[in-house]
Amino acid sequence: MNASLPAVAIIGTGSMGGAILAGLRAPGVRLPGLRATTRSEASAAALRANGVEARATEHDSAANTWAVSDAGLVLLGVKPAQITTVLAELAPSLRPDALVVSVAAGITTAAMEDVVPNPVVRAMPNTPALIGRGVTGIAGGARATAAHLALADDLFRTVGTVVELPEAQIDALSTISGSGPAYVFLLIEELTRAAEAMGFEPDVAALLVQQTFSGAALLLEATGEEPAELRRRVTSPKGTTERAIAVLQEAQLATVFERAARAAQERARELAAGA
Ligand SMILES: NC(=O)C1=CN([C@@H]2O[C@H](COP(=O)(O)OP(=O)(O)OC[C@H]3O[C@@H](n4cnc5c(N)ncnc54)[C@H](OP(=O)(O)O)[C@@H]3O)[C@@H](O)[C@H]2O)C=CC1
Ligand SMILES: O=C(O)[C@@H]1CCC=N1
Repeated sequence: MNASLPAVAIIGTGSMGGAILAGLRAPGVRLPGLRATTRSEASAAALRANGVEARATEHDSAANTWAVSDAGLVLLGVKPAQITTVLAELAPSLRPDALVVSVAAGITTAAMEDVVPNPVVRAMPNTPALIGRGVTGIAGGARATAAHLALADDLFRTVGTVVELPEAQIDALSTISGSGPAYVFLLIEELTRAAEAMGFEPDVAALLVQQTFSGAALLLEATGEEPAELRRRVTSPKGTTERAIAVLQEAQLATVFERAARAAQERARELAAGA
C-alpha cells in the first residue's frame, strides 16, 4: 500500500481506532505525524510501548486537543454517544482545514457538522482492518469535497477495500459488513460447539472449524465462483451434505439474517437519536 497522508490524530484508539492505527504504520504509508489518544493511561501506555505518540484523557485533560493541534486528518474512534461531546471539546483546537472522519455507528455527518465548522466524512469499517483485510463504507457530509473523500479513501485503503456510497446507506452497510464479522464468528462458535458434541476434543474441533471457514472464504476469493455454485459442488446428490443443508434451510437462515440486519439498522437509528 502506497499512500501519502497529512498528520493524523486518532481520538479513541480501541478496537477500531487501533486497527486503523496499525494500517497507518504499515510500510509504504507516509505521514508527517501520528498522535493517538485513549481514555485510560493503561491503554495509552500500551500504545507508547509500541512506539506510538499517545496520551490519555484520564489524568490529562489536554490530551485530545494536543493530538489534533497539528493534524490535517482527525479520526474519531470513540463510542457513538461520545462523538458530539468529544467534537465540542476539540472544536477550538482543530485546524480549520482538518478533515474529521468518524467511524461511529449511527452518528450522522449533519450532527457532527452542527458542532464543528470542518468538513466531515462518515465511515464504517470492520475489524478485519486489523490485518489489512477490512471493508469500509465512506460518505461525505455537506462540506466534504471530492478531495476530502479521496483523502478518506486513502486512509481506509491502508486497511483494506473502500466503497463510497450515499450517507443514507451507511447504516445498512454497517448491518452487513460492519457487524458481519460478528455473525461469522457466531457461526464459527456454533459449528465448533456442534463438533464438540460430535465427540471431538476442543482443540481439534476448533482446528476443523477454523480451517473450514478460512479455506471456504479463500476458495470463494481464489475461484471467483458464485457461493451457490461452490455449495453445489460440496452437496453431492443424495449425499450427506444435502441432509444437513435441508435442516439449515428449515431454520430459515435467509430470513434470520435479514431480520438480524434490520434489527441492527434499527439500533443505528436509536444511536443517532442519542439512545
Ligand atoms: N468494533 C467494531 O467492529 C466497529 C466499531 N465501530 C465504531 O468504532 C467506535 C469505537 O468502537 P470500538 O473500537 O469497538 O470501541 P473501544 O471501546 O474498543 O474503543 C474506544 C476507545 O475510545 C477511548 N476513549 C474513550 N473515551 C475517550 C475520550 N474522551 N477521549 C479519547 N479516547 C477515549 C477508549 O479508551 P480506553 O482504551 O482507555 O478505554 C478506547 O481506546 C464506535 O463508535 C463504534 O461504533 C465502527 C465499525 C466497527
Ligand atoms: O456494534 C457496533 O455498534 C459497531 C458498529 C458495527 C460494528 N460494531
